[in-house]
Amino acid sequence: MKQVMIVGAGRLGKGFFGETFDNAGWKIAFLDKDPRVVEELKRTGSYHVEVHRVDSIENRTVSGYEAYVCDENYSCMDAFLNTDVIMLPLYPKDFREAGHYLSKCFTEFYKKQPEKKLTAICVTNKNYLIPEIIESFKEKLPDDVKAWFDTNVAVRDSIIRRGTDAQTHYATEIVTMAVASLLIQTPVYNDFSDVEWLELNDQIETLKDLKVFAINGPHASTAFWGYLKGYKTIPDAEKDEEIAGIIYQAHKEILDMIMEEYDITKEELDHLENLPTPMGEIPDSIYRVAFDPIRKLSRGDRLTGAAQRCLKHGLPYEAIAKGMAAGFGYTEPEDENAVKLQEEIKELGIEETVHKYTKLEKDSPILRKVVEEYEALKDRGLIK
Ligand SMILES: NC(=O)c1ccc[n+]([C@@H]2O[C@H](COP(=O)([O-])OP(=O)(O)OC[C@H]3O[C@@H](n4cnc5c(N)ncnc54)[C@H](O)[C@@H]3O)[C@@H](O)[C@H]2O)c1
Ligand SMILES: O=P(O)(O)OC[C@@H](O)[C@@H](O)[C@H](O)[C@H](O)CO
Repeated sequence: MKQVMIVGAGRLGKGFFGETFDNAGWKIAFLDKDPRVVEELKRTGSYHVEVHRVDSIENRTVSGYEAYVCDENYSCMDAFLNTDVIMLPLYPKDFREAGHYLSKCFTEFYKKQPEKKLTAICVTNKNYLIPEIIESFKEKLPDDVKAWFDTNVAVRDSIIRRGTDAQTHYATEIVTMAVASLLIQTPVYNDFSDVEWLELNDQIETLKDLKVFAINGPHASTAFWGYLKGYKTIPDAEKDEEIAGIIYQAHKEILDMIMEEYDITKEELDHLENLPTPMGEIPDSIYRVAFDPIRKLSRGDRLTGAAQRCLKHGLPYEAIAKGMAAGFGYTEPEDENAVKLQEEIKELGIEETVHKYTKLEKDSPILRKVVEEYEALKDRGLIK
C-alpha cells in the first residue's frame, strides 16, 4: 500500500489531501505541530468531509489514518520511513520550522534506504518560494545527507484551485470544493497518478502568478469588503450588489492586465481560472479568506502585484485599489496581522503604512488611489 505523509493537518491537509489520498486507497499519516490537531484526529478516530463536486455533494468519512505531533521523540519516524509522497499544505511562514523538524527524518531515511526517492509537494498561494524552502530544509542536514537530498528528494510547488474550510484548523468537520485539480510542478520522483485531483504541469511558475492574481485577488477583495459591510461568509458578501460590482470590475482589470503581460491565450487563461461551479453553496468564511492581510497586501502579491502590472501597461486598476483600501481597513481582532496593521496605521498614518507594506513609492498613483479610497471608506463610516 502506498503511503503519504501530510505535514500540516489543518483544513487542506484533512479536507483535500487526507480525503483524496484515502479515496485512492493510500495509507495516510498526518504530522502537525499543534497537539490539539492531533488530539482531535485521535479522539474521533475519523473525520467528516463534505465534498462539493460539480454534480454531487458527497459525505465522506475518513478513518484508519495515523496522526503524529512534532514531538521530541519523533513518534512519526516509522511512518516517515515508509512514506512515498510528502504533502505540505502550510502557510509560507511555517516551512522553515517544518523543514528543521523533518531534518532528522530525512537523515534517517537516507541511512536506511539511500536508493529510495521522495516527492515533497508544497501547497501555498505564494509563488517563487521553492529555492528558499529547499534551503531551509537542507540547513540542518549533515553534508552527506545534503548531497543525497539534492538527488533524491523532489521539492515541488503547486497551484491550488479549491476552497476548503472548517471552523478551525483542528476541526474534524470540513467542507471542500472539488472541481479542479492541484497542478504540480514537474518532474516528480513518485507515482501518484492513481490519486484524483492531482495533475502534473510544467509551467507552474508562470501559471501560479496568473492564478493568484485572477482568483485570489478578487477573493481577498471580496473578503475585505465583506468584512467592512458586516458579512461573515464569502457567498453572503458576493450577494451584496456593491461588492459584486467592485469584484466584477477588479476581475476584469486583472484579466486585461494578464492578457497584456503574459504569453497566454484567452482560452488557456479561462481554463486556468474560470472554474466549474460546484453543487450547493460552500460557506467559506471571510475570516479564512481575509487571513493575514499583511501577506495579501504585500508587494507582488495578489492585489499590489496585479495593480503594479496594470499601471505598467497603462491599464485601469481602480477596482483593485478599492480592494486594497478595504484590506487596510480590515480590523478582525482574532487575526494577528490585521491587529498589527491597524496598530501601524494608528502610529504611522495610512499613507506611511501603505508605503511600508506595499513598498509602493509615496508618489505612486496606486498608493494615492488606495489612500483616497481608504479615506472614502472612512467618510462612509465603513472604516471606523
Ligand atoms: N484552505 C484552503 O481553502 C486553501 C486554499 C488554497 C491555498 N491554501 C493554502 O494552503 C496552506 C494551508 O492552508 P490551510 O487552510 O490548510 O491552513 P490551516 O491553518 O487550516 O492548516 C495549517 C496546519 O499546519 C499546521 N502547522 C503549522 N506549522 C507547522 C509545522 N511547522 N509543522 C507541522 N504542522 C504545522 C498548523 O498547526 C495547522 O494545523 C496555506 O498556505 C494556504 O494559503 C489553503
Ligand atoms: O490561502 P490564502 O490565505 O493565501 O488565501 C485565501 C483564499 O483566497 C485561498 O485559500 C483560496 O480559497 C484558494 O486559493 C482557492 O483557490
